[in-house]
Amino acid sequence: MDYISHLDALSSEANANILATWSSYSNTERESDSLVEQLQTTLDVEKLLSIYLSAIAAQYKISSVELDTFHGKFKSGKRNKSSQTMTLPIRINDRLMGRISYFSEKPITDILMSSLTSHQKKLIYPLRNALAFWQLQQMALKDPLTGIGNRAMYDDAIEYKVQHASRFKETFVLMLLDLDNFKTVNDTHGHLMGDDILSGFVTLVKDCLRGTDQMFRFGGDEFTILLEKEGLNGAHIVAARIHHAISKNTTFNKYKVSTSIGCACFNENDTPNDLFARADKALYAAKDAGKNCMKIA
Ligand SMILES: Nc1nc2c(ncn2[C@@H]2O[C@H](COP(=O)(O)OP(=O)(O)OP(=O)(O)O)[C@@H](O)[C@H]2O)c(=O)[nH]1
Repeated sequence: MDYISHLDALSSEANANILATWSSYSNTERESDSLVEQLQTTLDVEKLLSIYLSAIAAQYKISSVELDTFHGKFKSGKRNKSSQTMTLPIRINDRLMGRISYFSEKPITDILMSSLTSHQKKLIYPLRNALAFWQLQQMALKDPLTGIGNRAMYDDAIEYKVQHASRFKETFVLMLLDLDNFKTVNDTHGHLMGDDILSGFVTLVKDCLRGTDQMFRFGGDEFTILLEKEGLNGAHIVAARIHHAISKNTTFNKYKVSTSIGCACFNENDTPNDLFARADKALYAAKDAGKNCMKIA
């Protein structure tokens, strides 16, 4: 055999080996590798769950998965009334990260449980990274004292709200709230008492809002509220509710703290700054009018 023929023979032997290896690489393994690759494409917890659910839904008749962690709950899919539930823990190095509940249209058997336990292993590390990222995002966007969104979250929310309202010809109201006489609490009773007043104020105001409204701490003792799909009538009702709740609250009465409110209703073509400037002007007017009242601009 000459040198070239020898090389040809070696090459066809190598190709045959590759083909043999490839065909022994089963469909299941290919799917499994593809799931791992897909799970590495996002740090969004809900997207991860959705990718994971797509991979297991058809094979195991799973209609929904719900993740319960110490930091929050997330879910993907819709569970049917007839679904059977199975919950598996998620552990990394024996540390419990949370639990995933699977809602299945099939009876829960030992075989199903062991298949899902094995699939779930692929989710663990991408999920750990996504949860860490989610926690960082929460820290960056939430006010640690009161637990509501901070100024950065307000900036994002108002930008979205203005675009949404312009596109769908909707209306909404921006309310600015500033505590009255709050400095005296800090100066006389200390910052810890001041902190309690701030947290208590948020709890009290949130009880006066709908679940679809949003409240943010803008800074210091100043707060913003976005009243969903509301006009100025709605703003009057909400402001009256807040003032009434404060007037009935023993702590706020004891420390003589109330709130001034400035409101502005979104007009077509308003930018976030236009709307804020009007609400701010109204807030100044409320302070000038003797505090503890609401003004509109
Ligand atoms: N305890 C506490 N105080 C804060 C915090 N952030 C800002 N403050 C205080 O909030 C006060 C805000 O000042 P002002 O708005 O002028 O006080 P005010 O007495 O409510 O004034 P008026 O609005 O005119 O009634 C200052 O004393 C700040 O030190 C906080 O996180 N905790």
